[in-house]
Amino acid sequence: MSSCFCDKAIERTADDVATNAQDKLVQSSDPKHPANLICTLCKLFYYNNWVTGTGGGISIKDSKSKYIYIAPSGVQKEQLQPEDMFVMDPETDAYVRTPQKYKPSACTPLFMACYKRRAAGAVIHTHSQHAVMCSLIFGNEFKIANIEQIKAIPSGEKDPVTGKDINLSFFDTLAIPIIDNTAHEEDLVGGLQMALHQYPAATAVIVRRHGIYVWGPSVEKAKVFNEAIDYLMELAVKMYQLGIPPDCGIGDEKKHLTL
Ligand SMILES: CSCCC(=O)C(=O)COP(=O)(O)O
Ligand SMILES: [Zn+2]
Repeated sequence: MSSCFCDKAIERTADDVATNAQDKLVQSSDPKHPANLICTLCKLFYYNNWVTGTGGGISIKDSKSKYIYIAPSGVQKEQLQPEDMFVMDPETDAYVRTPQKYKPSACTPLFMACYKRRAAGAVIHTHSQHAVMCSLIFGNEFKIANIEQIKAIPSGEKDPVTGKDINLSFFDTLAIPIIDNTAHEEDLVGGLQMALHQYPAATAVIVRRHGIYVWGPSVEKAKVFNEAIDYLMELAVKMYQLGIPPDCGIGDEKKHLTL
């Protein structure tokens, strides 16, 4: 009798240790900890109309542990709490933290493709209406040129001396692939992988009638790229409405203006 009581106590303690270890992965007073930052950024994205109605989200790779933080699926992203996060070890593709009441985001295979093929530090997925509009207007590629904001986007080239990324110049053209949507988010992975292969310099892929995936080497850079690209997509739609091709040469806009 007493030994049975004792075994149960040991079992409970082992479970508690495992639960505590999992919970420690999402408990931090540091606002930059991935579990905290996902919550903060999803609120910010919600108020930009990027992740409303449960759509979209963000995943962050912890720069110290290299673990990947993923939000649950089908939840209101602006109401996320750190304890809602899934945590994956990219070495084994196994979850090291799984909140019982949720499934991981359906975007997980797409996030993983960006981590593995692009050494991303964070991946943002939004349902931006600017991305959707561009995907309706343009074919398999979104191009925009000679606009100051493209200087925020990497060119794919590296400085031979410092090894740092070189951004596009004002006189360059930004090209972002557009892939077709699928019935289920996870089925987008084939199209995304093909686009990553065809566009080695791309830091984003637009999904037709759906939204956009944007990644970067750090969460700070992914955030900047997403903001700059969203600005450029919004501008491109306005240019198109006036008859100006977003990739037209400097001075050529007057030839196209339909006003
Ligand atoms: C109405 S959202 C449909 C699913 C989707 O496109 C998306 O981005 C959200 O997926 P999640 O599994 O992270 O909720
Ligand atoms: Zn989506």
